[in-house]
Amino acid sequence: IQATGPERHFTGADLFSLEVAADPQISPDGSQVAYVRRSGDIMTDQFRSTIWLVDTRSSEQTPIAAGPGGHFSPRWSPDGSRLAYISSAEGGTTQIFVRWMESGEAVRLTNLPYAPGSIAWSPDGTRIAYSMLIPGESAGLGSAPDAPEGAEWADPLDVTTAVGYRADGQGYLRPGFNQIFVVPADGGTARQLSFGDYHHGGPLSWTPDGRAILFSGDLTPDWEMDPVEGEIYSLDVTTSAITPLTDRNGPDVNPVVSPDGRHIAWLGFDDQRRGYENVLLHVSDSDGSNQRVLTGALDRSINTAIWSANSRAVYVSYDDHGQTKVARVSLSGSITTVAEGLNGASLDRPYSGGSFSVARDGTLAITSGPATSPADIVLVRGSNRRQLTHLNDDLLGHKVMGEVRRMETASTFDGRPIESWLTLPPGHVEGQRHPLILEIHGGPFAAYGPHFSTDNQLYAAAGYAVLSVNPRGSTSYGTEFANLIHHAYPGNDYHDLMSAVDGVIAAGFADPDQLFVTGGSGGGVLTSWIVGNTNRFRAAATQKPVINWTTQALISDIPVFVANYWFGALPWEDQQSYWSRSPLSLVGNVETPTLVLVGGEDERTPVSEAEQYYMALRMEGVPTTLIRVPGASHGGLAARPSQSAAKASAILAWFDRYRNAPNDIME
Ligand SMILES: CSCC[C@H](NC=O)C(=O)N[C@@H](CC(C)C)C(=O)N[C@@H](Cc1ccccc1)C(=O)O
Repeated sequence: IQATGPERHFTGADLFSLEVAADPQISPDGSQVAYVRRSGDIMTDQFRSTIWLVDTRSSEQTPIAAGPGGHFSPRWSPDGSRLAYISSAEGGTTQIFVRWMESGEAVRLTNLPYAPGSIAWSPDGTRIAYSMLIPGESAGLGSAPDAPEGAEWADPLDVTTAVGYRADGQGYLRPGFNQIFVVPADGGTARQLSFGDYHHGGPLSWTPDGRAILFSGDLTPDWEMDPVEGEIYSLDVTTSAITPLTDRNGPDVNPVVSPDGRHIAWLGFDDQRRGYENVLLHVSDSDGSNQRVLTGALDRSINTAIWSANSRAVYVSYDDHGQTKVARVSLSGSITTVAEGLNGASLDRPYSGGSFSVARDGTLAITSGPATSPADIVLVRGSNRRQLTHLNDDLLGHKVMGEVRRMETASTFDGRPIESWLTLPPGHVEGQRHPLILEIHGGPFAAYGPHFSTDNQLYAAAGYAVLSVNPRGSTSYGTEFANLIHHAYPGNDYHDLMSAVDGVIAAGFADPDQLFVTGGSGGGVLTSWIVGNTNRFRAAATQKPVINWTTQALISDIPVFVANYWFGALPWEDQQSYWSRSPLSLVGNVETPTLVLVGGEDERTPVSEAEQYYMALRMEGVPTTLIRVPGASHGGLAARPSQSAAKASAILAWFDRYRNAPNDIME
């Protein structure tokens, strides 16, 4: 059948045309914003990263690095005359490039064997510091016989003694340690500053005299078994001597030296081995003395800290009720919100997030946008906001998107208010009821909010209302609310989710006989938990779930963390808790047709979790299907536009199969 007009609804093919702004870096004088522009590419089936400049007066855009390869991490030199960035423009390993803004000339500064990260200009603009992994020796044990000349033998044995030998998105890790380097900003030889068998982590921050670089790491022998611990260190650029500036039990990370050099700001918390802690903004004098917390009264977690030019305040971003905001925190601890409505660069699900930077005069560049469009660059000057980019108007301006409405319900468990956002099918008419998809976030310590989501828009375009809930455990509501699931997840969050569904039914938006449920990762745990507890949903799709906490604690890339922080015991010390909180323990109850889906290279919730559940459902005779997304990691389940669209399509096809089935088939 020939189309008779343009497609007004959002489609899977539209994923290739989406663009999203990230990492906005406003120039020191506030005249321009360099930012990362991620655009779908239909020929490579990827989101390509390019760097663009947008003029803050005219909104005129200029490409900085947009040719072949990937380009990211733009960073202004202190005087704003040059822009450093990381790029694979010349093929092979990514390198550090610098562009002289006046001439427009860009040069490759480095010739590195491995990818650099955490680039940081020295305050006088003469040097750039960066971090890079230096491979170490593999542990050896025995040896293969000598190969005859010309023989092609298999790879040697892979022997490991590391705790962190795998990581999501990277697979099995090459042994080695992150070290800190410095390279002249106008070309020359890079010099290694840190050494030894420890990771020296970014971000990096120079002292104003250019003599030291602050970094974070855990330089103690037990670092492998303590995944949360970290201290701030000062690294002498001349002698490589390292001086610790913090020493408490808990993470101290992201150090930033104030422009006048008198203070250090950083993020961290006292480790109480709880599932969730607010990350707090700390400051101290430059030698680490006089340490104090500035955001203790906020009861929110701080994501990013940037000093004001006059060194009197720190700008921070934090999540509040599912929304990301920027606040100015003075050294006396007064907190003023200066920007709201930030949006992150994740496209598939409506997670909170977003980034910002600050010019000398306090003007902010933020990533922001409505729930119906990916993030653009917005300039915030006092109470004035101006949108500088309109990356998706060409596409979404011609589409009818699903409207997103805020909802709130009291939990049937204890009456606590539970916030959620409902995406309605495009063209919704007041009073009309729709089939409802409950889509559950992961983390579990994370938050949904009024943010763009390709999954939700695709489900809405297919005629479903979609509910994004923040049950107990969600971040952005304070420590007490998040830790209601401490050593109790999954658990009473189930009641919050069901209360939110019932709230949407009571409000007249959802058809109570047409309920569906899905969610990813921690949301996959809760999806499987729900179908183990109720038959109210017609069909379910559990994505990248944890099914069995014992195997998760031993096989995933966060084993020590799961055992120490989410259980407080090893699996064989408290098998009862591990089993009773595992969705596998309820599989015998499941009658809901349940699709199981996982990334083929997921190291966070390994493929074997999904496979265990699929086989258990088959053994129980429950309708199911297993989908592996080839090559996809946990964080990258939706990284390839074709796979993201196909994933949503598979879930819709599964739900549609049961949406119109007569009730007797369902029973
Ligand atoms: C110290 S690691 C804590 C776990 C981590 N938390 C991040 O939010 C995580 O990966 N959680 C998983 C579930 C867990 C393995 C049981 C999770 O639910 N991931 C979510 C959230 C997320 C979003 C983006 C990047 C990483 C995590 C998800 O994949 O949707």
